[in-house]
Amino acid sequence: MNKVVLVTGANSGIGLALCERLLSQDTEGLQLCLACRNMCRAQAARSALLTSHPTAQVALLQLDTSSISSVISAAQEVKLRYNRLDYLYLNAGIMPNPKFDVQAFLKGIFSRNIITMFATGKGILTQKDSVTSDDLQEIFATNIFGHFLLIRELEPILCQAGKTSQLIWTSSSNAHRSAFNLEDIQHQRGTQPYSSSKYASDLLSLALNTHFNKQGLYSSVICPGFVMTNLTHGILPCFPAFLWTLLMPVFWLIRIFTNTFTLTPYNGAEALFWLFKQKPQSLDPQAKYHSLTSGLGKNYTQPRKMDVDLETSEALYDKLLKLESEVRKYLKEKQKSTRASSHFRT
Ligand SMILES: NC(=O)C1=CN([C@@H]2O[C@H](COP(=O)(O)OP(=O)(O)OC[C@H]3O[C@@H](n4cnc5c(N)ncnc54)[C@H](OP(=O)(O)O)[C@@H]3O)[C@@H](O)[C@H]2O)C=CC1
Ligand SMILES: CC(C)=CCC[C@@H](C)[C@H]1CC[C@H]2C3=C(CC[C@]12C)[C@@]1(C)CCC(=O)C[C@@H]1CC3
Repeated sequence: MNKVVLVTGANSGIGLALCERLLSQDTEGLQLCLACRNMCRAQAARSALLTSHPTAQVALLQLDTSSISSVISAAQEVKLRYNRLDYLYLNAGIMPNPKFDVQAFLKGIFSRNIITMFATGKGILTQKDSVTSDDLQEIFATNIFGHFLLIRELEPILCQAGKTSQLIWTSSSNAHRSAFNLEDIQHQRGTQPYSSSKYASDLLSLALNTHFNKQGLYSSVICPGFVMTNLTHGILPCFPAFLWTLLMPVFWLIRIFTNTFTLTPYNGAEALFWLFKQKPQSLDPQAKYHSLTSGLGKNYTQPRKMDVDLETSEALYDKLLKLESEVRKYLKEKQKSTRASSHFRT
């Protein structure tokens, strides 16, 4: 039986690099499913993968993690297509409208915090969030809640007797407890919705382990380091892509001091790939697995304790369950009203 691997946000960056790495190690024994919001970009990614691995099984799935109805129909489709799901990579993520604080950056360069600043981006980035058509904060909906709903919908194939399945979250070193507030889990009020959403994924992973390990479902969190992708190119919009490339020698230099500058999607996917090869029972639920690249360009994975606790993770889990039931109620009402309006039209 081939293992089934589903990757969200698989058409570019770290997600696509992970797919490439998975196929390079095992073309025959895998059924890879690329879950993407844009099917043209998904097709292009599939073609690229099949060019280097012509015999691979690569399927596409339409999934917009920011949309409740899209997540629910994608999950239905997965359950129809597959009777097992061995790995679910929760990788799709956004950081829209980033604002880079040049002054704080320059101050940081001449401070003791320079390494932390380069490793985490702490103190130099804020974002402006928006609201989805489901009335959720967009970054929260995309990075965490859509994924939570997906897991809940896929429970029947993720938790099967006698089998283990793995959930693997692409979190970030930018996840900070200080950006997260249990009273405002969607981060409606602050200026760091990205950091808050990533910290929420760290907490949620811990809670999922508490609730599902007995049923053979394990959750882990990774940090890819700083990788040049569409997401990071958006940070300095005045900088075209080629200028980022020109900065590469500077980044290689910085890498000598902080091995978190993984820079390429291939390197960033190191911990995602490493986890694929691990026994889930051997992993630490309180660790974040970091993709790191040494000054000489060698990739490795290192676990580091997360700043999370069971009590807060449980509290977040309860809030997500509550929001889930509200959202399902809202969806039912929306479907009822669309049915009614189409009835009147006919
Ligand atoms: N690059 C970095 O330095 C770091 C990245 N990360 C995380 O890594 C993950 C991958 O990002 P990265 O590869 O860098 O950036 P990319 O922008 O290249 O990849 C993000 C992927 O997520 C997809 N996506 C975005 N929104 C949605 C949505 N609503 N529904 C479905 N898919 C969606 C994108 O699709 P589309 O092409 O259609 O936009 C894209 O395929 C993210 O979770 C990010 O937060 C974490 C730490 C550092
Ligand atoms: C020389 C020069 C122009 C440096 C600019 C560096 C910054 C733009 C980067 C330094 C550390 C980076 C970083 C991220 C974004 C870009 C930096 C701030 C992230 C916040 C991107 C998203 C994440 O999830 C974590 C990254 C941490 C490091």
